[in-house]
Amino acid sequence: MPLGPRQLAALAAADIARVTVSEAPHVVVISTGSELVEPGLSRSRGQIPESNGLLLETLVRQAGGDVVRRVHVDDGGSAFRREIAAATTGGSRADVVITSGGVSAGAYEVVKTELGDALRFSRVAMQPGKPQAFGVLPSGTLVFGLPGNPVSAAVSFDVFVRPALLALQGRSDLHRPALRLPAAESWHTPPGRRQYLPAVIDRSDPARWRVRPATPGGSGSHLAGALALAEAYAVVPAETAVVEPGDLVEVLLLEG
Ligand SMILES: Nc1nc2c(c(=O)[nH]1)N[C@H]1C(S)=C(S)[C@@H](COP(=O)(O)OP(=O)(O)OC[C@H]3O[C@@H](n4cnc5c(N)ncnc54)[C@H](O)[C@@H]3O)O[C@H]1N2
Ligand code: MOO
Repeated sequence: MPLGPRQLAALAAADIARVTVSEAPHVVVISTGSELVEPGLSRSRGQIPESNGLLLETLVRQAGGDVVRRVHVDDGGSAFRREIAAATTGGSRADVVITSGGVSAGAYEVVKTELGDALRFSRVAMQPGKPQAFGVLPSGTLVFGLPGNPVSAAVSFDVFVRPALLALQGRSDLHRPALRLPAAESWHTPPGRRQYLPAVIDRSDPARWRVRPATPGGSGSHLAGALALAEAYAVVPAETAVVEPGDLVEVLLLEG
């Protein structure tokens, strides 16, 4: 259990001045993609602001991890290799490396090219977050290769990385708090894949909260704006094709 204000006060009230705590896992976040530019810097055609690094750093911190390095690298391979070497050797060895992008089937897939033999690349029946990579390097470092689309990276973090970071800290409550709420409106879901839809909770009737998509017009995995509005993910089973108003939907509550 994390020690928040109530737990610390209870310890103090019981006259306990010293407690043993688990060490925060050391995490390196590597965003991949030659098209990425730090936010605020000038861009040319085909370049986009780098947002996954900030997303993942903040999510790691919320999950109790310590981000010891956050960097973005191009698709060329040498910078990526250098970062992996630094994260897996010497005193700065990381417990966990999280990469984003470069795991699918495009022309430039630096994670796949460089760590193809060390990681397992899978297609998971979820949307977003289909292409995933995971493996343990000889140093013992866990590597999570998340897809590059911003919503895909955020959802993949929650499904695969967050429970691992919590388990590394000895936590047993590995999952987000979940509710079942009726849908406030209808939406379509991807066939054959479990949907994680950025969602908001409609509290207009305090006795009957309802869930609705955070943004109208579907669940594009590139829609970073939907993430900003979301306070939850609505989770819809792969077998469901359409959610109808009133259907009970599983809702994972997000923080911050
Ligand atoms: N032939 C196939 N192509 C794709 C498939 C497939 O199954 N077969 N799956 C698609 C799906 S689904 C996803 S998700 C993406 C994921 O691919 P990658 O992990 O290789 O991601 P990238 O191509 O590197 O990036 C996708 C998209 O996201 C933007 N991006 C990447 N990193 C960042 C960042 N740090 N900040 C902001 N935006 C980022 C990137 O520019 C691309 O637009 O693959 C599909 N293709
Ligand atoms: O799985 Mo991708 O993450 O649908 O966009």
